[in-house]
Amino acid sequence: MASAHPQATTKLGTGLSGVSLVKIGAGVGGKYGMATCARRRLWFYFYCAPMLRVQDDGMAGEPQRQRVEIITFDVRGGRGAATDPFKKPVFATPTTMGKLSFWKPLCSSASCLCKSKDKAPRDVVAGRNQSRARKPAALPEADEKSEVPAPIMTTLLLTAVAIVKRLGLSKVVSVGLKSAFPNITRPTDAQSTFIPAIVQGKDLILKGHPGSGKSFGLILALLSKYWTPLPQRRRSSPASLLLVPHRDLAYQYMHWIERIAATPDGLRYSTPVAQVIVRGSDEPSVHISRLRENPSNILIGTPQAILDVFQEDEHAINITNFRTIVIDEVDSIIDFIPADAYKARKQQLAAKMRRHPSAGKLLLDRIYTHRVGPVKSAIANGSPQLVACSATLQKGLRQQFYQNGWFRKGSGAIVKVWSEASAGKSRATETDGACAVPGEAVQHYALVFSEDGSVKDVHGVIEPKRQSQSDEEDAHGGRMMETWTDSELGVGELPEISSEFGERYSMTPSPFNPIVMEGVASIFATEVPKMALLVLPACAPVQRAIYDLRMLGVNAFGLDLLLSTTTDRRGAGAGGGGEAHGIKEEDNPRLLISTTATTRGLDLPDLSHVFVWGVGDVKVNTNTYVHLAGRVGRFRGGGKVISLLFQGE
Ligand SMILES: Nc1ncnc2c1ncn2[C@@H]1O[C@H](COP(=O)(O)OP(=O)(O)OP(=O)(O)O)[C@@H](O)[C@H]1O
Repeated sequence: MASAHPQATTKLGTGLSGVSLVKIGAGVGGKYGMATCARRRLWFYFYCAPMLRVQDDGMAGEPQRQRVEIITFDVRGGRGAATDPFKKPVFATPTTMGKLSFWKPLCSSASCLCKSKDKAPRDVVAGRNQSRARKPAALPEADEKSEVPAPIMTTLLLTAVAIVKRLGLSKVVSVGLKSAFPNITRPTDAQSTFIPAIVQGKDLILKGHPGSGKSFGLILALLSKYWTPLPQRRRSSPASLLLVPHRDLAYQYMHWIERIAATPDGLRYSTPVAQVIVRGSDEPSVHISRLRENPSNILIGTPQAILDVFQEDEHAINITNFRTIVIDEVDSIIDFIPADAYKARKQQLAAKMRRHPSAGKLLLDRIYTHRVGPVKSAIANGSPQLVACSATLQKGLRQQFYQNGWFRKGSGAIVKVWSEASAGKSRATETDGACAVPGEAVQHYALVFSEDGSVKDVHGVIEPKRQSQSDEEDAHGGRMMETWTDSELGVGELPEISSEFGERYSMTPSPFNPIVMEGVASIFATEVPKMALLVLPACAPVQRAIYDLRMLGVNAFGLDLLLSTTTDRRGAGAGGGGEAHGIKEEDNPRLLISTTATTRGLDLPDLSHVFVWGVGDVKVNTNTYVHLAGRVGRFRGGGKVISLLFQGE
């Protein structure tokens, strides 16, 4: 059968007494396709998915056999089409699907259904009064914009494999998860507690070790609650808001969502799954027009960027439509008074917070006016569910949530999930049904560089391999003596530094200590297999650091997921191996440069080393260190965290 549909690529079988089977494309977790019965002029749209064993924990196991769901069928010609889905799925292997015996009963049932519903003219169903030679109507032409032949393809996605009882994940999310992240087969112990709580609409405080799957679980829960690929009634405003501290984390979430809710090529959901609102991407007016034209299910943004939108147009986002508010890395979004601070310090901080409330606080006060204000009870209970999450959720911050009236009142109103198991260990065992997070231990070093070029690990925990490197350094007066010339480096050829900057930097002294820079360069050269991260203090000039490191021969880049996801969206991230969030995999190891303000929560699976520069700075406190160090030792294994200090700091 010659197909008019652009996606109809492979003909699987034909001539089975008029039944032609045309594969259309790969969908979420399986294949969807179309079969036509020329004689009866029937079109079947089916979804064909591997059967996934549903485990006790509700996650999908390994595929067993194939399940075919006839989603819908049409009778073509005459006065239009009759459509009615079969109630039960049928099971088949690809071989049986190619046999007439499989299609025959379906054709008969389809004809009966049409007759009983009397939706199609008799002659069309039976084909008696029609010319037998008449061919089935051509497949619908794809409209250039939607590329969706009717809402059928989206229906196909919805009816994919059934899994997931206990976690409360929706079918489509389970299937999307299995397809996009095949390595993720079980929830962690924390996920198996907090995902159901979110799905059930409870307020939640979530604290867990970096890399223990909090963010990933949050997105599964939000998608399960608010995303359906079926055409929906047009939303007036997004149903959920996910607040993040910086734009790269917003893009990381978006990247995960795009992978889980991936549409087959050319399809587009009638309602966008998510929209990102961060500063530095588009103007507020652009965000507003997107919100007006076709609001997404999930809004992801930084508090300041969302406030910018409100400032431009107060009605751009209808906050009464929000059903769930999630705040990731909450302690960097909401200011709080540490519970153990001295009284005078507490008063000082309280005064500061009154004078300059954080964007996060202003936004939450606006959303939770009902809980905050004098009118409580019924309205308050109707206000959106609130989920606060961080690896370092301190007592003072939790108190702040209660004091500000953002959380629901009443005992047992808040679910608290504490997962203190490190990414390298899990309290859960395999038999718990929860995932034991594999991982080697993370090694921590604090290297002190001196004016004379010597370097010491303050704990004296230097590995034998690194010891020999130190020996080599000593032989050269304590420093790697290798030097590079500008022409060998070809700084101008590297993408991120414009010649204007290059020229300027070459004329001005660097704010970075050259001895420490060289130390980073030599450790990077000898130890890093794929990717390392250098975290600078919040206000440090990243571009200058990139320039300095490139002058030392390091393949250095700014960590910018916005840039990498927009230029290359083929990233694999967790479970997919290889690339993460569109950061291209390449043979040459790379050193990503970020600041303490833009590093929290990021998941970079290829990362083996984190260099932290600025631990001497008071701003890198214990909590910040936990977050920075937490970029390694996640699900993917161990890693090294190397704090860089200069003597006297
Ligand atoms: N159940 C699971 N099984 C295997 N891998 C998982 C599972 N859940 C999440 N992951 C993977 O673990 C990695 C870390 O997840 P995530 O970023 O959600 O951790 P986190 O706890 O939010 O970390 P942080 O505190 O740094 O934000 C990701 O690559 C994610 O895909």
